[in-house]
Amino acid sequence: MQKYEATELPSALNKIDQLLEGKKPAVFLDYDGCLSPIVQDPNKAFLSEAMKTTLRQLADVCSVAVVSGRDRADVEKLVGLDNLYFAGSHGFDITGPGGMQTEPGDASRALPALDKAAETLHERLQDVAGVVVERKRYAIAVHYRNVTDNQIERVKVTVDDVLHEHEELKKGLGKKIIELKPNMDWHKGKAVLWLMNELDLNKPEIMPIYIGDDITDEDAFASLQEQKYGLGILVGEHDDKTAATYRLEDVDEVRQFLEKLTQTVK
Ligand SMILES: O=P(O)(O)OC[C@H]1O[C@H](O[C@H]2O[C@H](CO)[C@@H](O)[C@H](O)[C@H]2O)[C@H](O)[C@@H](O)[C@@H]1O
Repeated sequence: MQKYEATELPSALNKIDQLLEGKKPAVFLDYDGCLSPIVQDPNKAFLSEAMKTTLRQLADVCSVAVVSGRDRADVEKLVGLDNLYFAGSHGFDITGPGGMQTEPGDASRALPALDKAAETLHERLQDVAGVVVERKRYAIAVHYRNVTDNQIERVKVTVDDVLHEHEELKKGLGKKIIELKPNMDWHKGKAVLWLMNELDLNKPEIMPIYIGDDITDEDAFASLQEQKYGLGILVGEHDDKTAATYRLEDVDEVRQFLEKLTQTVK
């Protein structure tokens, strides 16, 4: 697995023809930090009208999926388009046009542990100002973006304690969040490969493109790198090296890239 410093990656913005190699794209997109800018309040991460229009037009010419850490129903509502596929809870919960609805990671066994852990976290963190415990169907995000510095360690220790009480769950990290997820061998990368197989996109004439900004998107970049074709594009940067091979600066560059991609495919 090749890993790179984000700042050393070339920009994908003006290289679309070269990157596509004459193939048709299949586009997989993260939500927060990719389609919508990172904001203080996770409930206010709205999609701009411009991005929505761009996504609608792209989905008219190729397969488009949003692969998010958010609850699937939540991200589906935020995007508000019915011609896209949605993989929520980091890929455990998938829907799509034509009534597709499936949970390929088999995470339902973790539901009792998730229910109990969410209840415990609410109890133990209720007096920490600014903390948000966000329950998704197959994950819990504990947000500490708005917690004062001297309370962050307490949040982290509490999450670790709760994790130790549930061997069915494992830890995940993101931008100012700690997540509790089903302790199973399933992630965004596996969801992307599952969708490609299901949508019959494993073909030489298809170029899968995954765009994301966070640590959890690394599983998808790595999956594309391992299967030796496809393109990983990192938006901005995170705290680690990346398995993506190109970069875009921010949400606005993502929109420009997707717009250009639509024009190229038309
Ligand atoms: O995989 P994603 O679609 O990128 O989802 C990752 C997490 O995104 C959300 O949290 C992040 O965005 C918030 C709004 O900008 C921000 O306040 C927070 O600090 C970020 O971590 C979402 O709330 C989580 O459930 C997702 O796991």
